[in-house]
Amino acid sequence: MRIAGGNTVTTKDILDAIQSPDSTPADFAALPLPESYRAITVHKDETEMFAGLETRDKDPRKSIHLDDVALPELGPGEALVAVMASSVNYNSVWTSIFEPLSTFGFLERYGRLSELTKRHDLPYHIIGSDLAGVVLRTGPGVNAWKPGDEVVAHCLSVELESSDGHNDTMLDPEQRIWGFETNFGGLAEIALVKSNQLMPKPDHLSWEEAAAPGLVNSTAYRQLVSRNGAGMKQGDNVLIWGASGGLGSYATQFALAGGANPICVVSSPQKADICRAMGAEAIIDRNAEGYKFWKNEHEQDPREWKRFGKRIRELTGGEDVDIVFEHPGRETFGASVYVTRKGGTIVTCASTSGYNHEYDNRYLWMSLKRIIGSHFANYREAWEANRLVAKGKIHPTLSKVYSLEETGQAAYDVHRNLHQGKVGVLCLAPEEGLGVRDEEMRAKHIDAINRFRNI
Ligand SMILES: C/C=C/C(=O)SCCNC(=O)CCNC(=O)[C@H](O)C(C)(C)COP(=O)(O)OP(=O)(O)OC[C@H]1O[C@@H](n2cnc3c(N)ncnc32)[C@H](O)[C@@H]1OP(=O)(O)O
Ligand SMILES: NC(=O)C1=CN([C@@H]2O[C@H](COP(=O)(O)OP(=O)(O)OC[C@H]3O[C@@H](n4cnc5c(N)ncnc54)[C@H](OP(=O)(O)O)[C@@H]3O)[C@@H](O)[C@H]2O)C=CC1
Repeated sequence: MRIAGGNTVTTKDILDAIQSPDSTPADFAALPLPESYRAITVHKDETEMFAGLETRDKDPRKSIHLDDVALPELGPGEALVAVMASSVNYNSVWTSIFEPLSTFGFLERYGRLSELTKRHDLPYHIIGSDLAGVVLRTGPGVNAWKPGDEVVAHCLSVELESSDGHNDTMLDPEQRIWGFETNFGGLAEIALVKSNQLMPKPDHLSWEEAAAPGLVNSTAYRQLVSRNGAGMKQGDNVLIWGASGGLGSYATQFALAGGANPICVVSSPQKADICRAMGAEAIIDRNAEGYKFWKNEHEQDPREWKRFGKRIRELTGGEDVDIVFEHPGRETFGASVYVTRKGGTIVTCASTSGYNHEYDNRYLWMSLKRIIGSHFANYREAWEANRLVAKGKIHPTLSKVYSLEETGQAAYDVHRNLHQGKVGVLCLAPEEGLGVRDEEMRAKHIDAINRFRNI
């Protein structure tokens, strides 16, 4: 595509429009779009590249590519968004190591749904499930958003043609995670989303700060706060695994903001310090205290569950936990079920260390405990979680920011647990710190916003 004067349109022209304080919605609407853009991809012909390797040896730096890709056609109810910044989520790590399965199977299945969804079934997968940026175009039927709107996007993609999803959109049979089970994700200069993924960008945050909470903040909100999850209340003791990680850094904030008592599990003194800085008092360094819940690959050690439970009682003044915020999975699940109080809840959204969990069911049924499965969040839950960020009640936990070219390294850091909180990626934004519209509010919260930076 060419602009007046015969120059080829590039994403640089889009960036100039975003950075000009004079740009109007009409300017954005009139801005020609480029035919291609830069995006982080994995390739279908490389899905076997790590065959035979242990999970930890599968290196995202080898499978993640930065490619020029064609701009997708815009369909009804959709928006094309100029992505200023994105963030790395663990689902992109899973995609990049092709575990537990290749995400190309998801794209093929989605491609079979309709003429329009065929676009998603490509030999490359543009990954990424977070973004902060500016709406460039909206498709037919979109009235709530317009070109020029500064937005973040949550990652729930639904069709809602079945009645099943109309009480809770997470229950739609065609529910997918954008940028994981769909193509055209957020680790790119331009992304394609459904307009019902859009939410207002918090004014007091930079692009990369605004892009950090999305997926994990919404997930932690449903898992811990929402009635669809554990329905946490004031005074609850909440055991939070990985309390300074992606999900955990938001779960800890929700527990503190909601008047609950987080018991934060981490694996280093540095991470313990971050939890203390957030306001938590009860902290367990699982590494220093050397818990070994599994004697060997097949057998757990209930004495270790008990030692862990005693430590929790020491920290709570003798109480057991009302809620366990679970995601490590196989390695911790037996302990999580054991330490939950009578009538308490284990709420799980993942299985990072293995999805075949084992626990002693006597401790579940005899003590009337409940295990709840939780996955991402519906639009309303994501909106409520984003609103708390916009109001300065919950803060981004961004520790480090990489360029789009360095996304492989960013994913490697998360895969090898070398990071804290969230890792950001600059897409169109040429540098950090841009996009702040409310300096006064930012100044009020600046210490909290920077709490995870450069540690
Ligand atoms: C927001 C961020 C989130 C995260 O980070 S989450 C972490 C990353 N995500 C993951 O690790 C999950 C990755 N996904 C998977 O591993 C798989 O995705 C699932 C195990 C979740 C599902 O497996 P599958 O094989 O895709 O689906 P099936 O539902 O087992 O369907 C296969 C066939 O089995 C049929 N089937 C399903 N349930 C039943 C039943 N109860 N009785 C009989 N058949 C059943 C289906 O219909 C279908 O059939 P047909 O192949 O012909 O279409
Ligand atoms: N279903 C859903 O909607 C969602 C699922 N997820 C999934 O949740 C998982 C975690 O995601 P996220 O929080 O972003 O990842 P992070 O890697 O940012 O944080 C996870 C933390 O968990 C802790 N951890 C990891 N392995 C173990 C283990 N074996 N035992 C105890 N603690 C462990 C680590 O903290 P430390 O070392 O300090 O203990 C780590 O920092 C991933 O599998 C992801 O795919 C994520 C978001 C949404």
